[in-house]
Amino acid sequence: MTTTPLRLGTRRSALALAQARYVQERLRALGHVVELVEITTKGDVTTAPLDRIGGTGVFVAALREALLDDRVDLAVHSLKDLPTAPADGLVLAAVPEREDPRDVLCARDGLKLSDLPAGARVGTGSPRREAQLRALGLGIEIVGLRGNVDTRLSKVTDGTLDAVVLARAGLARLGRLDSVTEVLDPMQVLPAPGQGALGIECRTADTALAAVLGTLDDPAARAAVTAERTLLAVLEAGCTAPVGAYAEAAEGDGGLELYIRAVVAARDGSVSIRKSATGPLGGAEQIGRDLALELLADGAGAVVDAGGPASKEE
Ligand SMILES: NCc1[nH]cc(CCC(=O)O)c1CC(=O)O
Repeated sequence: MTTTPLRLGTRRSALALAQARYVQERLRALGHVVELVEITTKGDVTTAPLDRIGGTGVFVAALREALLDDRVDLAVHSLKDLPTAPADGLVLAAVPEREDPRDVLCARDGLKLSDLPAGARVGTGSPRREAQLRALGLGIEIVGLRGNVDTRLSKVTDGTLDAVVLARAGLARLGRLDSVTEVLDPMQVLPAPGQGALGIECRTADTALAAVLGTLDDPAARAAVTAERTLLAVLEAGCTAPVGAYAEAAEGDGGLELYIRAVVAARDGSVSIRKSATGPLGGAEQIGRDLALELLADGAGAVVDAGGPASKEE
């Protein structure tokens, strides 16, 4: 139980606020007083393509500054937007239970991916989604897209686009699952590493708070995202092409096991390399690292990405 209110830093988008309120409620249930502190980030005030303004890191940097300046005590991030490099002075204190990490199609007239006519306009700003959609060879047109979830969905309802691809988790948190026309099979489209999971950060020196936040940690979600993020970190050093990864905990012969699938794909869809692995839940880092090295051994490093080094942006 804490006496002074905990200051929870959040972006002010509807999705960020929903995620912050979820963590606020979880902490309140444990008897803590939590107030939300809204932080504006560069990514919230511009609609320029992310790779021109410094990548998804812009969403995170302002929250981290607020933590390090002691303006907030904890920050809630979408884990897929959190850079893989550890931040000095900060600790990832909790990864709470994860939402379904898969991508979804939100199309006009209830259409599924296989119903889309040739030339259909499908919106996404994510090179990972673009690469995997192109690799399917559907003859659809990929149209760049940014902005918050509502803005993206409105492009379908106003007829500008035939469909958009989004994270199911974001729609679930916003109560917008009714817009989903198909949950994309990870056999076709693997989500971003960390997608659907939240990361709660605090100052490393705040050991008492880190221990409180640690009670929100979900070991299966933590292991899954650790494997996915380790894989991404190794690939970031070895290749520039977009990366998808999805690890799931499942009961195996020797207890809980992690099953991870990953893809490295050229943005134009000309090449995609997929691999999977299983291993013990406790060996998440090694599983991720080994799978990344296997992908590199299979030529992932040579997959050319037209988008350049910032291409892993979601
Ligand atoms: N790229 C922005 C972003 N960051 C996290 C989510 C969704 C929620 C999540 O994955 O946890 C989204 C929107 C989207 O990709 O549809």
